[in-house]
Amino acid sequence: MQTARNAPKLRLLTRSCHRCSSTLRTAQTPHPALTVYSNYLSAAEQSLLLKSSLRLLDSPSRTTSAGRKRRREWVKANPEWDGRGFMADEAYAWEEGHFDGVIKQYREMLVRDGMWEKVAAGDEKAGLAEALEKVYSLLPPSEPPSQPSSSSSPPPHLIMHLLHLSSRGAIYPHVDNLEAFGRTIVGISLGGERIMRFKQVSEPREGTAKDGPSEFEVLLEAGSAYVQAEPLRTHYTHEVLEKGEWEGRTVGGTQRLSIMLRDRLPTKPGHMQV
Ligand SMILES: O=C(O)CCC(=O)C(=O)O
Ligand SMILES: [Fe+2]
Repeated sequence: MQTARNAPKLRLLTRSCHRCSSTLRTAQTPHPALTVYSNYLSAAEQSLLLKSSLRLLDSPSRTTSAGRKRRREWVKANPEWDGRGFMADEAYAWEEGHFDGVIKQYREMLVRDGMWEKVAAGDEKAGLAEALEKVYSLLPPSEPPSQPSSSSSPPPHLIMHLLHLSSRGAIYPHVDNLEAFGRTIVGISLGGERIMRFKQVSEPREGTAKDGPSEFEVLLEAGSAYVQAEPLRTHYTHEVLEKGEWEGRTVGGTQRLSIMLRDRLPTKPGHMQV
């Protein structure tokens, strides 16, 4: 078995992005169908996206009054909290497990048209729109090209989810719903680092295979972005470990928030599915 842990230290390559002016650092990944961009987002972009994502997840329509009370009480009991980043695990009402047992200790939501604009303060709107545009540009554009209905909303051909894992949260091996989503999966990592593991579970059709190991791991650092394409999307499971070992150190066990983007299948509209 070849894993990223056994591979030589990740080498950082430099590559320029077609839609953004900045230069991206691409970490050499163990599989040609997985691209990982280290430091895809600046510290300011990460903090704005994290703050806005938490506001969406904490909005009254997503939370119960008991949950909001719990948060208020935690803030009162922790006056040293600077209002940035995550609160402690106990301040949130976590879902214990997904209906299909694929995920534990999490909060998630589908981000719909117009939602980002509602949570951004006036002076944050332009920065948020710019950071989100950078995120959307990681997926191939729609065919034919379409205009997003507002500056920050996901373009109509993309489905966007937020996924917040508690310190004990984890995602077990799964293949994303093949009937609900297209063939490219993008993940933006905010907050705590985690390890993602891929394992091959079926054989790609002849001619579509890309050489690569049948099992490997990658480190998902804060501010990084990954793009998984075929054959990983269909023929490999992926999982996000609660804790793991990476180059001799323990990684995980802290809260992480991912912004997930998938392309819509042209025939069937997507639905909420992890
Ligand atoms: O959080 C991630 O990066 C992966 C999430 C995932 O696998 C899913 O939502 O299906
Ligand atoms: Fe997934």
